[in-house]
Amino acid sequence: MLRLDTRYLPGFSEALEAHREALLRARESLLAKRGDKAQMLGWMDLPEDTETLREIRRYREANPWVEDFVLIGIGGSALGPKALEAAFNESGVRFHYLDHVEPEPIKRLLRTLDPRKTLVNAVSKSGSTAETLAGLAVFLKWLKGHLGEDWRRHLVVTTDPKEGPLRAFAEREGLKAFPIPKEVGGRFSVLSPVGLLPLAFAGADLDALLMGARKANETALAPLEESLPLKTALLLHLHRHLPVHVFMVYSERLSHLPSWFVQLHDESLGKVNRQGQRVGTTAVPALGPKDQHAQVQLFREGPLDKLLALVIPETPLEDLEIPEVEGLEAASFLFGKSFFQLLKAEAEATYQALAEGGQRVYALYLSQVSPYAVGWLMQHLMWQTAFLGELWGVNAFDQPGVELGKRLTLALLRQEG
Ligand SMILES: O=P(O)(O)OC[C@H]1O[C@](O)(CO)[C@@H](O)[C@@H]1O
Repeated sequence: MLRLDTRYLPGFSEALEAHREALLRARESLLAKRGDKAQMLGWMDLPEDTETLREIRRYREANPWVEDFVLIGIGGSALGPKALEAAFNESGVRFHYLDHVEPEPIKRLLRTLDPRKTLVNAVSKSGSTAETLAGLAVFLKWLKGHLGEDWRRHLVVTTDPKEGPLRAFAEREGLKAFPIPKEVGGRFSVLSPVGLLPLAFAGADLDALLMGARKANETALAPLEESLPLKTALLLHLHRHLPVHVFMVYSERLSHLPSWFVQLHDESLGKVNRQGQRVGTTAVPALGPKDQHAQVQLFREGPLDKLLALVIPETPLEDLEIPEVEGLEAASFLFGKSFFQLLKAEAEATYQALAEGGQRVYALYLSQVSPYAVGWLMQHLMWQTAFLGELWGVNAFDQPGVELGKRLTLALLRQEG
C-alpha cells in the first residue's frame, strides 16, 4: 500500500481542483501515444508480462549452481536491479555490480570469485555502452581462461530483442539472451528482464512485485482524486520553481532506491522543452536516518529552494527490541522501545521539523518495505515522471544530452591510440 500525505502543504486539494483540466489533458495526451512503439511507453505493460516471468523462472531453476551473480551494466541497466536486490535478496546468492570502470575493484572482484560458481549477466539496452562492453570483455576472457568451452553457460545477456552489438554477439556465440522490449527505455526497464532476471536469482517475490506495479497502473488511470501519480506529479509541477527535489527514504534496505530515482527523474526531465527553454529540477538522494546527521541541517536551515519527498514505512516486517543496559541510564528513554519505533519517530520528527523550518515537504507512506509496496512505488514514480514530461513539454523518454559526452570519450580514446 502506498499513501500520499500532504498535511504540511495546505491548499493542495484546491490546487488539485484548479489543475484538474491540465492534469487530465496531460494523462490523455500521454495515453494517446500508447499504441506507437516509438514513444517508448512499453514500461506500462511490463507488469502484465507473465510469459517473460515464466521463462526467467525456468532459466533460474535450470541454474541452481549459481553462488555469485555479476551484473555488468550501468545507469538504467543496473540501478533498478541493485535497488531491489539489496532490499529483497532471500537466496543468499552474492551480487556484484560492475557499473563503473575503475580497474582496482574489478581486479579485486576477479580475485575473489570462483568462475565455476559465477554467472555473469551483461545488461545493455543499446548493446553499445562503453563501460558495459569493457567489463564484458574482461569477464569473457576470465571465463574462457578458467572454464574453456563451458564459459557459455556462465554468461547471460539482457539486451534489445534484435539490434545492437550485444545482441549480435549473443547470436554469434549462441548465448542465452533475454530481450528488453524495444519500446522500453533503460531507466524504465526495472520490471523487464533487466530487473527480473537478477531478482529471480535473489529469490525475491516477483509475483508480489509485479502485483504492486499493476496497482500503480490502476491508480495512474483512476479518477483524479484517486490518481496518486497525477497528484504527486502536480506536487512537483507546483514546485517547479524550486530547483532541488530531495528524495529521502527511511529504509536501509531501500538505500539504493534514491539513486534509481535520481536517474529516472533527472535524465527524463532535465531537458530543453518544446519552447526552447531549459527545464527540470535536480533530484537529490537522501537516506533516513543517516542523512539526518549529514544533510538535514542544510535541508532545515539552508536555502528554501527545495521540495522534499519523504518515503516512510508504516510497519516493519520484523522488529527488534532495544534492551536495557545498566549504567547507561542516559539512554533509558530507548529501553524497551523497538528499533522500528525509533525509525518511525525519527522520520515523523524530521518531517515536522522540515515543515516548521519552512521547507515544502510531503510524505509517501509505504505500508511495509515489501516487494508489493516497492513494486507499486517504483511503477508509481515512472508514471509520475511520464506525467511530468507532458506537463513540462519534454520527451521524458530520450536523453540527447548524454550523447556528446559519449562521442568525446570515443574521440579521446582514438587519439590516445
Ligand atoms: O542500457 P544501455 O544502453 O547500456 O545504457 C545505459 C545507460 O546509458 C544511458 O543511455 C545514458 O546515460 C542511460 O539512459 C542508460 O540507462
